[in-house]
Amino acid sequence: MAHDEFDVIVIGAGPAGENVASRVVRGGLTAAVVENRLAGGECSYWACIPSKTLLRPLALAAEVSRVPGMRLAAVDVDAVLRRRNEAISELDDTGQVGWIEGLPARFIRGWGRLTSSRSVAVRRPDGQELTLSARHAIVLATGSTPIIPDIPGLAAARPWTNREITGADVIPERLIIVGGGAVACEMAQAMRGHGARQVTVLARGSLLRRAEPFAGELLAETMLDAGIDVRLNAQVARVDRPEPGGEVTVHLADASCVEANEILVAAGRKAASAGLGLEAVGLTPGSWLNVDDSLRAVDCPGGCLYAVGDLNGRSLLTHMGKYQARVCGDVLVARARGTDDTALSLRDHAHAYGAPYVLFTDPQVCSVGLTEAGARARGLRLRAVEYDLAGLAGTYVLGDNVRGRAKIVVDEDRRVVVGATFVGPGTAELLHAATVAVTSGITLDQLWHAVPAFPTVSEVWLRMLEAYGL
Ligand SMILES: Cc1cc2nc3c(=O)[nH]c(=O)nc-3n(C[C@H](O)[C@H](O)[C@H](O)COP(=O)(O)OP(=O)(O)OC[C@H]3O[C@@H](n4cnc5c(N)ncnc54)[C@H](O)[C@@H]3O)c2cc1C
Ligand SMILES: NC(=O)c1ccc[n+]([C@@H]2O[C@H](COP(=O)([O-])OP(=O)(O)OC[C@H]3O[C@@H](n4cnc5c(N)ncnc54)[C@H](O)[C@@H]3O)[C@@H](O)[C@H]2O)c1
Repeated sequence: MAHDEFDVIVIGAGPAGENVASRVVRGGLTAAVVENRLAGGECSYWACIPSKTLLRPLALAAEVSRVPGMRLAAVDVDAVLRRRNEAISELDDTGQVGWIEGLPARFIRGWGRLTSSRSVAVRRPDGQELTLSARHAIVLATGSTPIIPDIPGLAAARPWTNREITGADVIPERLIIVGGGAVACEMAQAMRGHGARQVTVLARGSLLRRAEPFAGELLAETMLDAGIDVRLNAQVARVDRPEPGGEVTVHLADASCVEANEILVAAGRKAASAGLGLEAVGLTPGSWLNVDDSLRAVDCPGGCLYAVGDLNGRSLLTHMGKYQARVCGDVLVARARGTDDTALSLRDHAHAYGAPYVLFTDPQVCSVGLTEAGARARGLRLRAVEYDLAGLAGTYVLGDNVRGRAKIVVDEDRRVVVGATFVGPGTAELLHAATVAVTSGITLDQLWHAVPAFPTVSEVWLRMLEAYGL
């Protein structure tokens, strides 16, 4: 049995794990990265990258369709799928492994398991076991896995998850989607746009329940217009699939049923913490790993266990996992050197503001900070202002019949923006200005002097400030 020692051991080479390794090596520490599947994680192969390459041509086609005089040839689905395959490097992680080794850090393929708060056993693909020990810290970055709701017949039907849908080589002709969140909406539009004849979305409540209500409403309207059968408040009672991979029937609580040749479950995620040896450090597998703002596991004696990315449940988003990784890596360097580890950059503050996110649907749904309901729940004295994007010259220039809406939530006591939501085509690029406003605490009176250019959609900021009373 081989034995190696490193300053920091990272388990999981998704975007979060890779970035911890990069930061600690930059700070002069040694690192090992343990990965069971592919370096690059879920994001690179079965989530962000393939889903966005499937959606991009559809967004472009929608843009073109709104400009009179423009016509796009039919989307070549085979070419789109080939580009998707290229984007996921044909499921080959040689490039990412090379990047990790070039840091330089040691890349070890295998299943990592804690054996104590400073040691990890790695089961290599050839069955050999390797023991690693950490001088300073172990960072868990094992991500999340899809929840399969406990619905009779669902697990037995072997439903698709994000893996199969983002990697599909053939677009299912008739598809049922269980869920009404980010994956359900993006993939419903992707599959319908690439030729699925029937797509049925079964959402337990409204679409995008954590967003401002108008986001789900506008998205549902566009999906219905595109021929997607969106059923809100749907209660799935039972799933039947007599033949593996064959026709599937979903029975709803109202006694109706839907038939299709494939079913996708997009009903949220759970922590990927099973088989990780959490018992060895007194933690219980299954729940999100509770961390403090330095990303250190709070309930683990010894204080040298950290968790970044999806696994800690703070924000299930790549950019937030990478941000946590930068904070965590720099904290580890400071703590290893025994220098001050309390600087502003050495804590996760973004989580408390509310993570920025963009759904690459048509219309895009972009948000940062608190929703009005979220701000109310925190007891803030607030005022919210909304504006219809159709009223802007910048929107008119983009094309006809652009549907969209923006909203800011203002903390009245501090006169600062604590939340912003933009729904509309191309609004993704409006989001970062909102993120800067929310995190910097700039007052509305200062924002008034940030003059948006004419004729851009950014003028929505001006209109919302005017609607507020400036
Ligand atoms: C369909 C879909 C689309 C998405 N689109 C976006 C998007 O557009 N933008 C965005 O910001 N987010 C998006 N997300 C979310 C994003 O994919 C995740 O937030 C991100 O992948 C989390 O990164 P991570 O490093 O924490 O975990 P992961 O990417 O899940 O990586 C964890 C890694 O750990 C490995 N691992 C697990 N256990 C072990 C073990 N015991 N030993 C060794 N290795 C192990 C896994 O094999 C995996 O490679 C999307 C998610 C889905 C499902
Ligand atoms: N563009 C992006 O940034 C992007 C895209 C996709 C996914 N993601 C990330 O991935 C995470 C996971 O996405 P997701 O869509 O799986 O989860 P989600 O939490 O966004 O949505 C899950 C949805 O499923 C519904 N649901 C749960 N059980 C159900 C049931 N039995 N019947 C019907 N509906 C049910 C919930 O009400 C909810 O609307 C997201 O939280 C997001 O952070 C991000």
